[in-house]
Amino acid sequence: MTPAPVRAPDHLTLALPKGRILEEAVALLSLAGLPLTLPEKSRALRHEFPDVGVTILELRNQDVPVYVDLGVADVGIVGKDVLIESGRGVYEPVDLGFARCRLSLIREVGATGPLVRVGTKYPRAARAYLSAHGIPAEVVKLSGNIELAALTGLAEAVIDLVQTGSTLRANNLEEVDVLFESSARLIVNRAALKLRRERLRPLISRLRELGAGEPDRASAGQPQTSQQS
Ligand SMILES: Nc1ncnc2c1ncn2[C@@H]1O[C@H](COP(=O)(O)OP(=O)(O)OP(=O)(O)O)[C@@H](O)[C@H]1O
Ligand SMILES: O=P(O)(O)OC[C@H]1O[C@H](OP(=O)(O)OP(=O)(O)O)[C@H](O)[C@@H]1O
Repeated sequence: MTPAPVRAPDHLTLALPKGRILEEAVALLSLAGLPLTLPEKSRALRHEFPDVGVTILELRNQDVPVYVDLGVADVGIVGKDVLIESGRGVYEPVDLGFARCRLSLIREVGATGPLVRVGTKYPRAARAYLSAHGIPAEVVKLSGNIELAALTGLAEAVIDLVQTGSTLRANNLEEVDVLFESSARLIVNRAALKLRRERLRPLISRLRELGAGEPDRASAGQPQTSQQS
């Protein structure tokens, strides 16, 4: 195995997800004192910014928490939904206030009857929710266009993200319950926080000023349901 490269204590490795979070994350980091840009069309997965002392790793959302938890990246930006689903206990100092949405239980409008199968991209959160409500449904892990499962009879309900509600309206679906609210979070490796504190402390402070501030401690951690709160 190739040994991990030794990085200078003033160098930062950032784990950022491609997709809808990337552009706003880079813009926010630039406002916070790290002048970064990403090439528009490139297959490169690792972007070096020697003048800023930063490396960006471009990842799938679901992989951001593990890169930060295992210390390959010092810092990451990821949705609270993905962070909860990862089960990783990384330090989460800033609610960045964008990519706001909620994870909800969704059914066809007017549907009644027991839940036998529930389709979702979030099996951990789904199992926690169903178990807290004493619902013995099977959780079916899906990868995208989750709402189709409720439309086709694959499942009696789905657990998926809602933002504007337009996907629900376009498919005759309704929100039955909200598991939790989500927004983009800054996450930090705990060892890096000590080793690279000269760079991380000012970054965290500036992002707190720019974003929504510290995460609500009551909603941090495990999935909650609107019925519990
Ligand atoms: N409709 C939405 N409105 C606002 N925020 C959203 C919406 N959908 C998802 N998000 C948030 O943005 C994050 C990234 O979403 P995105 O659509 O880029 O990833 P994805 O396609 O679900 O994931 P991947 O491609 O990595 O499997 C989600 O984890 C969630 O926190
Ligand atoms: O309430 P709305 O504003 O309609 O947003 C909700 C939709 O956005 C996300 O899907 P996305 O577009 O990321 O596609 P995906 O299902 O492939 O993840 C989510 O999975 C919902 O389907």
